[in-house]
Amino acid sequence: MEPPFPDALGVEQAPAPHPLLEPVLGFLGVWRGRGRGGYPTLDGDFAYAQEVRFSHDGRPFLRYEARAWLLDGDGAPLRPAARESGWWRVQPGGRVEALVTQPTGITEILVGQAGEGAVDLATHTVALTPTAKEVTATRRRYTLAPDGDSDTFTFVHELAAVGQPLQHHLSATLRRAAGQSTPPTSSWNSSVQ
Ligand code: HEM
Repeated sequence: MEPPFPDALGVEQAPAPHPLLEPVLGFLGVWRGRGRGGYPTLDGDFAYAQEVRFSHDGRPFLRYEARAWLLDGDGAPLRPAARESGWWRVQPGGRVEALVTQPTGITEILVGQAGEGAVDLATHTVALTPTAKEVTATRRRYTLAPDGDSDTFTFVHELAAVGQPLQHHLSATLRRAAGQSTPPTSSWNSSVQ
């Protein structure tokens, strides 16, 4: 049975977005792209692809879901990587309170600001399961492309973990997916930019 109050992936879909969502409306939808990452504790850098989805149900928060997979040197999928899901609670003035959970045993609460085509979030609290890697802080910046290109955003992620200070872990460029999302398959892995 379809839920009676479905999520909307765009401003043109019902329900109408809550007015408080105005500073984050540009991020609604399904996004796909590629990025690169690394960390001093890792052997080398890695390439990855990612799908990110932001939706809403008419209330003043976004539902957020992201899944990534590693790519080999030819851009072919290697194995599943990070997944996370959560909520961006948008407050008056574009303040954002985010809750993000990962299957690696890490849950973050981040706070920050949305406005002028960007969202900048930094850790407020991290909760770890008993076997999770030690993560003390992250910073995440989502920036819609300037010059009116509403179909591209860049993402930069800094990480303080396993005894290392806050520093670059990931950066990516994602583009708005045409139409509704489908589960990632090798057919579009090879064509994602
Ligand atoms: C697109 C998203 C991400 C990708 C593709 C990614 C990729 C990776 C890779 C490839 C590794 C090396 C270990 C392994 O092969 O699994 C790693 C390690 C790690 N990542 Fe990420 N990651 C992502 C997001 C995150 C996020 C959001 C966090 C924390 C909030 C995080 C925290 C860590 C930590 C703590 C390690 C372990 C470092 C170590 O033990 O030396 N990652 N990541």
